[in-house]
Amino acid sequence: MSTEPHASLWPEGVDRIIRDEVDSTMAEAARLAPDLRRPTWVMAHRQTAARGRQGRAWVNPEGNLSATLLMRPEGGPADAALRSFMAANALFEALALHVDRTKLAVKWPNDVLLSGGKVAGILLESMGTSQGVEWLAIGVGVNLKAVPDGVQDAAFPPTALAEHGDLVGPEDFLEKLAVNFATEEAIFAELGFGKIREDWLKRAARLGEVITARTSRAEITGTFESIDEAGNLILRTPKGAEVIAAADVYFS
Ligand SMILES: O=C(O)CCCC[C@@H]1SC[C@@H]2NC(=O)N[C@@H]21
Repeated sequence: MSTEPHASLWPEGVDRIIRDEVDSTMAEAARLAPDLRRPTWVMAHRQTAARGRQGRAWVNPEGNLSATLLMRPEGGPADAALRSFMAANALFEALALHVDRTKLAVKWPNDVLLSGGKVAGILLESMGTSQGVEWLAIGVGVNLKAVPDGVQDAAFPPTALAEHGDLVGPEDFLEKLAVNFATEEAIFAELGFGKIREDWLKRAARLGEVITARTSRAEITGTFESIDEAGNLILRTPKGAEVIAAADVYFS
């Protein structure tokens, strides 16, 4: 855990915009997109209509981090989607500066767990065609200070960093996250998804154990074997390997 004051480490070539209040940093990033040429983190102290995955609402009390990175990635939608694993790796390492890292884990497809509770979620939205991505928005919500009220996910109840480690302000945390995400981008550019995947798997909750994936059509239980080069979940079942592109995951 770090308490030392540090010089600004903000990554070169990346911008940041901090608002007091917006509806959602995803919506704000989309509105700003036509005017943004460089990767830009859009952070807000308050969101009035924050969104989570699968159309769920997201509640972020003030003091938690609400931010979206707007970028123009090279490559197609499949490469863009891999950024959720890069964001998870970057979040894991930023959190590990403030809490015992053995309590942290990433959960497929894009959550970070702390002592088994959800401490951070990631939401990807993009604009473009099947050929190319015009822009990608990577939204992150991190329970730095407080747990949101009224969240109905009994499997992974929300938890906050401050309950287990340091109390960190959203601006400070964003800086560490931005640095870590820039490092993930450099790794991706130099070594490809293989290294990102390897790092993510080292941090994955329940790797090698039996888990359940609930898709829109079925519930599949099997041994969590890996993720593939496209980021799909691989479960080993008595019928063979199941390759799962989208699901909610539950632990037994
Ligand atoms: O469902 C999830 O786990 C993803 C949650 C993502 C929430 C963040 S908070 C910042 C950004 N703005 C939003 O409206 N949503 C994302």
